[in-house]
Amino acid sequence: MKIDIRHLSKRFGSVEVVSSVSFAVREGELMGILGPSGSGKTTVLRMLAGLETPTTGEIYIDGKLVNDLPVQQRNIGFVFQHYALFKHLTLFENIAFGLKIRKWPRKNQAERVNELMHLLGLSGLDARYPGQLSGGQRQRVAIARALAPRPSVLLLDEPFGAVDALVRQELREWLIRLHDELDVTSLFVTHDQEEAMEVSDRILVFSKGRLEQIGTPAEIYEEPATEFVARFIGAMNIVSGQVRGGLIRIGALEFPAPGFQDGKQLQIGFRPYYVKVSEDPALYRLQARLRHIYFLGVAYRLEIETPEGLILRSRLNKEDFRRSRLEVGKPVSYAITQFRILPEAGAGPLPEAGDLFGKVLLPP
Ligand SMILES: Nc1ncnc2c1ncn2[C@@H]1O[C@H](COP(=O)(O)OP(=O)(O)OP(=O)(O)O)[C@@H](O)[C@H]1O
Repeated sequence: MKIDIRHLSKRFGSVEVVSSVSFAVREGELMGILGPSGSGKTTVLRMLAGLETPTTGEIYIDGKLVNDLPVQQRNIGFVFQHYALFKHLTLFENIAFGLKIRKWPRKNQAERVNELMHLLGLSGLDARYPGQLSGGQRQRVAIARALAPRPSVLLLDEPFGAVDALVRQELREWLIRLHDELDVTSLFVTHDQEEAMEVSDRILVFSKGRLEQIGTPAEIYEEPATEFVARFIGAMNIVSGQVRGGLIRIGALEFPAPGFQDGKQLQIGFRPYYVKVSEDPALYRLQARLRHIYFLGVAYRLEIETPEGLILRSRLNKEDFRRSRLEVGKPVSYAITQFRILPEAGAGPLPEAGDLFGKVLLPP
């Protein structure tokens, strides 16, 4: 089922925690909802489920306005981080719970539960009680229970928040596999950007009750629409300067900013892997000093200090690092190969972002 959210707002007393949010979820899509704590993610999900009444706005599920439809009639399954299983019921009974309430014939109940147990790798555990299951298994039972009555939409609110990193990774993979198999339209709340990137077809990024950006993980990462998104998703160097004659100059750094008026203060963002660093002071035009080398496991992060007083981060893969002779405290040369001019904070995504904020290649 597809979902259409139009100008959805929610006020608690005088505080607006969701502000005129509009977005659409495609049929069968796995949509991540990402944002810091308190940004309104859960409230959006609760309004969708019918657990909270919107102050303004409309919610359409498959073209039908559901604002006034009670929870039970929305055919939505949900899994919450602390949505505990029924302790006194076995795994089988837990998954069958919603089917029993809906008075499915016993035979159909058993078939559906067995199907889900198989799908979620729980076969053979049907007689276990929640206390006899691992954290990861419990979360899988919660997902199976939500899916049992064949909901048209699945909502997951930080479903893996309470398990350790290894189990969390395993559950992400289960979720992706399950979603591929069942194709149920799903919304998945997390505050973990890596998790959102890995799991989602597209991501909604929230900040302070506002929708900052909607896009695929690659779009959000490569083309952040706002300064907030740029800072929130992955590591980003951000510098600020004033436009003079279509150019922003910060000491020896120059960023073309065509089309902007003189005097305009702009923020420039560039990812660490667009900062090339060499121990050869003559290789690149710009000079700096290497302050730190951090080993990240899969790569190295370098921190350089420029004569302008900027601290910039660079990312280097292991092979390139091993081939280099980079040493902390020594002078280096560097180049910024790509950057983006970031829309101002609070301005929201700019409609002309595609034209003006395209990638610009700087000569080394
Ligand atoms: N029933 C309520 N009454 C008053 N304020 C509420 C209520 N529910 C949520 N809020 C407030 O609304 C804001 C948004 O909360 P929400 O739970 O939607 O954020 P979130 O992004 O899901 O955060 P988290 O990641 O911490 O769960 C918070 O400031 C919260 O305190």
